[in-house]
Amino acid sequence: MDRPKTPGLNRPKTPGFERSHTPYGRPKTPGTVETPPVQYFQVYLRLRPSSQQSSVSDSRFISAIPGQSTSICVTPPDRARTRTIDKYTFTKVFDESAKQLEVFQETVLPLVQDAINGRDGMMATLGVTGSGKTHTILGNKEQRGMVQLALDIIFRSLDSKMVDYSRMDIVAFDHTDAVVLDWEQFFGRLNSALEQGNVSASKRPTMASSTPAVPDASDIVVETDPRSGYAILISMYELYNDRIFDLLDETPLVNPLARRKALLFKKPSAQSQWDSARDQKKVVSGLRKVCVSSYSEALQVVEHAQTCRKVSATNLNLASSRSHAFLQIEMKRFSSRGVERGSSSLHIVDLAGSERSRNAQTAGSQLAEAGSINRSLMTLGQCLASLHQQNSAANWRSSKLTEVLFSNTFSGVSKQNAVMLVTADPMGEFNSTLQILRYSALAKEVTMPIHSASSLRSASVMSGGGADLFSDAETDSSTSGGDGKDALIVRLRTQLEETESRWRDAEDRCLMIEQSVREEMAEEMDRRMEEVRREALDTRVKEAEWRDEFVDEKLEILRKGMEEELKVYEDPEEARDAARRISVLETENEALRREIATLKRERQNRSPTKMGNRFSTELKIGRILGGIENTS
Ligand SMILES: Nc1ncnc2c1ncn2[C@@H]1O[C@H](COP(=O)(O)OP(=O)(O)OP(=O)(O)O)[C@@H](O)[C@H]1O
Repeated sequence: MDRPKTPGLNRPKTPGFERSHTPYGRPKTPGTVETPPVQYFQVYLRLRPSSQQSSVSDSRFISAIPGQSTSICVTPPDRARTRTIDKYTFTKVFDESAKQLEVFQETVLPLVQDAINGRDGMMATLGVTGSGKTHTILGNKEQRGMVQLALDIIFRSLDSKMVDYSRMDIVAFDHTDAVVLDWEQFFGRLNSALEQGNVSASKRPTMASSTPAVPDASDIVVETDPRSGYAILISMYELYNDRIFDLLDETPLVNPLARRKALLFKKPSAQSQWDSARDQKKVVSGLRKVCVSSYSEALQVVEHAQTCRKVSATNLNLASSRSHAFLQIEMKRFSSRGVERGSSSLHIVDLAGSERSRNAQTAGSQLAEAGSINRSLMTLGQCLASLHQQNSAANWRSSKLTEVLFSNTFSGVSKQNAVMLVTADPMGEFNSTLQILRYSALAKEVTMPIHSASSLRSASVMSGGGADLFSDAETDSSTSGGDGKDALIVRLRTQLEETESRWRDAEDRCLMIEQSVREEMAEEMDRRMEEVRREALDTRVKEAEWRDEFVDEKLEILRKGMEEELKVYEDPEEARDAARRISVLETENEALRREIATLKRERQNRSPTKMGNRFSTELKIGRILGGIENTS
C-alpha cells in the first residue's frame, strides 16, 4: 500500500541565544554568544490551559511566543520586591493552543521512527502536579495521548510486517530475564486471578473500544526496514517509593492486601548476541512482557496496567499519579528465516508531579509518597542542570528514578535518544513551576528587573505582546555603553542581575532545604510513630506473657489439688473398706492396751521368787506392743 511518509521528522535545532547562562551559572557578560552544549535531552515546554480548579496564582506568570523556543516568566508582584523577567530556552515551546497531535509529531514521532529502525528512545514528562503530564501521555476520554498515538502509528506502519509469534519461540529471543507471555496467556492469567480474588470493577481489564479515535493519525506512516519482520512486546512498570513494581503482574489481583514483589534493576543474567558483557544494558529483572499483534491488544494491556497504577486524589489533582510509570514498547526484528536481527525499545514515562504538601494538603502515606516523589524529582532536576552544563548527569546514581532513566545512557552503552516534555500551568504554583523551569531549561536568562515605569510593558507581555518586550530589552542593552553614563548603567545592571541571580539561587536552595526538612520531619515522625507503636505492642505482648504465666501457675496448683482429691475419692468402695478396717484395728488396739495394763498390774502384785513367770510376762507384753505399732 502506498502511504505518504512522515513529513519532516527532523527535530528543530536548539537555537543559538545571546547573553544566556546555564541554570545556576553566573551570568555571562552582555553581548557574548554561547553555543549550547550537545544535548542528550531535547527539552520541550508545554503550557496547559488554565482552569479555575487548577489556578493557584492570581495572575499569569508564564507566556510563550508562538512557534519559538523561549518562554517568558515574570515574577508576580506578590512574590518579590524586585520583579524580573526570566527567559527560558527550550527546544520548542508549545503554548496552550497546542493540540495532542502537534505535540506528538514534534516529540514522540521521531522516536517512533528511530525505534522501528533499531535505535532506543525515551520520552518523559516533567512538571508540577496537575500541570498536564498524564493528559499529554495518556490523553483522556475525548482525546488520545502520546502512548495511543505511538502504538497506533507503530501497528499501522508495521501492518503486514508483523511476524506470527505464535509459530516461533519468542521467549528464546528475550535476553532480559523477562517473563514473556503472548496476549491470550496474559489475559488467561488475568482472568483466573480475577476469579480467585475479589477484585473491584474498576480494576478489571477494560476493552480497548472505550479509547477515543481522535486525534486522527491515519495519514501518518513511518518507514520500516524492508528486510525485517517485527514482533512487539509491551511491558509496564511503576517506580513507587523508590521501588519497581510490575504493573502487568496478576498476583496482586488474587490478594490485593498481600505485599507486592519489588523487582530489581540490574544487568541480565544471559548475554545477548548484540552487546558484550560490559556493554550489556541494565533491565528490570523478572518483568512480564506481553507479545501483542494489534493496536487494540496493545491498548488493552496498557489500560489494564494503568488501572493497577497508584493514583489518588489530592487537593491539587483529583487523579494524581503517586508513582512514576514506565511503558516499554519493544520491537524485535527478524529476518525472513526467523533469525533475530536486533531489538530496540521506546520508553514513554509519565513522571509523578512535584507538589508542596501545604498546597496539595496531603498527610500520612500521601505525604510520604510526595516526599519520595519530590526527592527523586529533585535529583532528576540536578542531573538535568548538570547535564546542560557539563554534558554529564553527575549524581544520577543517587536515586532509583535517575538510575533507571540514565543508567543506559551514561554507563558508556548507548547515547539515548531522549525527549523531556516539561508541562506547566501559567497560573499554577509559582515557586514549584519556576524551580522546574530553571532545572530543565536548556538556557536561562534574567533579562532585567521590572521597574514601575516598565510595568506597563510587562502588562503587554501578559496580554500576548511578549515579542515587543523581548526586543526592547535586547535593544536596551545593545545600544547602551556609548557614553560614560550608559556604561555605568550597563555595569550597574549587570551587577544587579548578578545579585538577582545569586538571590534566586539562594531562594532555590532555601526551597530545597525547606522541602528536605519537611521530608525529614515527615520521615522522623513516621519513624517515631513506628517506635511508639512497637513499644506499645511489646508491652502488650509482655503483659499477655505475664498473664499467661500467672494463669499457668494457678492451673498447676489447681491441677495438683484436684489430683490429691481425686486420689482420695478415686474409689469410694475402697475408701469405705479402709475406714472399716481402721475402726476394727482401733478396737483391737484398745483391747490390747487394756490387756497390757492388766498384765503390768499383775506383775507388780507378784513376789520376786516367781522371776521365771515374770520373764514370760515381759515377752508377752513385748509381743502385744509390737502388734499395736504394726496396726497403727
Ligand atoms: N493541555 C491540556 N488541555 C486540556 N486539559 C488539560 C491539559 N493538561 C491538563 N489538563 C487537565 O488538567 C487535569 C490535571 O492534569 P493531569 O492529571 O494530566 O496532571 P498531572 O501533571 O499528570 O498531575 P499529577 O502529577 O498529579 O498526576 C486533568 O483533568 C486534565 O484533563
